[in-house]
Amino acid sequence: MAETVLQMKDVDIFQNDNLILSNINLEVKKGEFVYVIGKTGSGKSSFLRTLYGDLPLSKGQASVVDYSLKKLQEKDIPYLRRKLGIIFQDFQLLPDRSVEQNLEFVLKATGWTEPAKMQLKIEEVLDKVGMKSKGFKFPHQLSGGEQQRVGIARALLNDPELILADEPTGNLDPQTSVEVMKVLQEINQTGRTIVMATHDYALILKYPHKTIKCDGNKMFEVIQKAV
Ligand SMILES: Nc1ncnc2c1ncn2[C@@H]1O[C@H](COP(=O)(O)OP(=O)(O)OP(=O)(O)O)[C@@H](O)[C@H]1O
Repeated sequence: MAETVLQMKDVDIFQNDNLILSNINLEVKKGEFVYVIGKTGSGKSSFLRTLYGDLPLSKGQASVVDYSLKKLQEKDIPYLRRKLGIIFQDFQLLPDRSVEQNLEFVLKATGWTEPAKMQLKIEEVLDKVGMKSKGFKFPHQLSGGEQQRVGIARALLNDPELILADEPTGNLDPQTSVEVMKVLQEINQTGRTIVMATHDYALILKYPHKTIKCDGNKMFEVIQKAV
């Protein structure tokens, strides 16, 4: 039986004192690709932020890659994040350094020390996203789609058990979105688990996967209609 990567039982998510999502019960198994959909403000980002320890869990039980979010302490957060790959809508690359230096920065910050091993890892992840020849470029020299490929490469650096993507195609045109989505599909096909918040219904129809909707403070699975 596939192992569980994420589990929530009776979880409530708050922003300050406001209840954003209540009574969440869900399980994601290794290798799944799961969409989280819902209107602006419905709680998608709050949900993902809870998973990477950016919003504290105040009610319910949740485990993410073997960490209990209820018991999570400040000192545990960097270790939790090493097991996660996080991809943002706005890429969040450091503008003052090249692609390779962006990746090296993350490796060093997560405990890597040997230059040869770092170089190999950087080449490996850039190759996975089709950016091997562009490691010397600076973020402003790349298109949005290329920047997001680097964002995905960065998320892969520490062989994450779970990839969390918050609107990864939100700043991209439809064609580039499909190209970035293809990269995420390939990564999923190699066995990695991905939870992706999105507004992009065209992508969901093109690449159908389990879909969980945030609506009216609830999260529930929706069955996609065949096209
Ligand atoms: N830092 C914050 N402090 C207080 N309330 C917040 C904060 N961030 C978000 N909220 C509120 O929490 C609710 C959920 O926001 P969230 O960003 O999770 O939604 P979302 O579904 O990701 O929206 P979008 O699609 O626009 O990114 C919204 O009502 C928002 O106003």
